[in-house]
Amino acid sequence: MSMIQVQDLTKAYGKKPILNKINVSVNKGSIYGLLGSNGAGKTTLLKMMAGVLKQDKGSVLINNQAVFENTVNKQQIIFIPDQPYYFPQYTVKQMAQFYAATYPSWSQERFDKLQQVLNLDLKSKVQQFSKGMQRQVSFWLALSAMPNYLILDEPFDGLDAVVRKKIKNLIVNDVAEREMTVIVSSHNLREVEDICDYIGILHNGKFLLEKDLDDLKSDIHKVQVAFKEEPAAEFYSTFQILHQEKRGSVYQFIIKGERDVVDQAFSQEAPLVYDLLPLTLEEIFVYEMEGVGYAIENILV
Ligand SMILES: Nc1ncnc2c1ncn2[C@@H]1O[C@H](COP(=O)(O)OP(=O)(O)OP(=O)(O)O)[C@@H](O)[C@H]1O
Repeated sequence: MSMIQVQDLTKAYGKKPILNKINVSVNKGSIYGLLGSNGAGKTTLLKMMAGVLKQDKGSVLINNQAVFENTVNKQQIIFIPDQPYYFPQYTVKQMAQFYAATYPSWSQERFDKLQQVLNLDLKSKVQQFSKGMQRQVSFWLALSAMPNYLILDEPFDGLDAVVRKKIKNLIVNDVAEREMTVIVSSHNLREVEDICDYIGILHNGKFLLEKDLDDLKSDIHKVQVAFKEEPAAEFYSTFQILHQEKRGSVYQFIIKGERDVVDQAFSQEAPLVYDLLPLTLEEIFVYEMEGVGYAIENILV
């Protein structure tokens, strides 16, 4: 079931078009990774999904209701912007009281438990924390509010590896245990590939590519093969070859198709060498994009 539905969403700042008829659906209890290079419009899209920025055209529905200025919906959504905001002079505890008053689903028990995980001082003023600690506080508050929807703009920037892992685990647990729905933006595939179920790449105001990662991983293979005799031309029409190289007598193919079909087709050619290897997600994206004629190196480095 799709819980967040974005239809024909269009936005310009002044005369500068940013998003052009964007469509996205995010299923309940899934994690959607929104990728794009700097300035692609990720923040703009997330703000409209969170209902804090109004679109020019099109719609954003959460639970079948328009999200902009919808207070009932907003109590179920938490948006963590790329620079979290805290009231000046507020301690963590005071911020928590503010969240508790704002979100009916707030869980004090969760808040207390997370203190043990994150180990930050309740009585410190949040604005005096380091950038990474402030980010941790934003997760602490957000996850204690038990939102149904969590919208995260470049959330892992400035977090060290240990904290990053902790936070990712907490998010994935909430998704598994209470079907929280998450949208997370990043300019780097590697940063989010371990938690996302879906990935969408935003470029020039449109989605270049939108993929279910499970399908992707199971459907693309790297094959290294040496033939005794070159196969007939028909052989290559059995599946889709995204890329091929030849070194000496060894071919390397990147092939799209079911593994069984690929294995069977090659075994009929009685190859001298045959290896079918998994691809990294990064490789999959590079080959997929090659297929549609775009370069996306900047979000893969
Ligand atoms: N308030 C604004 N007024 C005018 N232009 C804006 C405004 N906010 C963003 N833009 C422009 O819209 C484009 C998209 O910006 P946005 O912040 O959505 O991109 P992004 O994908 O989040 O980028 P980054 O990865 O750098 O954060 C940029 O060209 C930016 O200059």
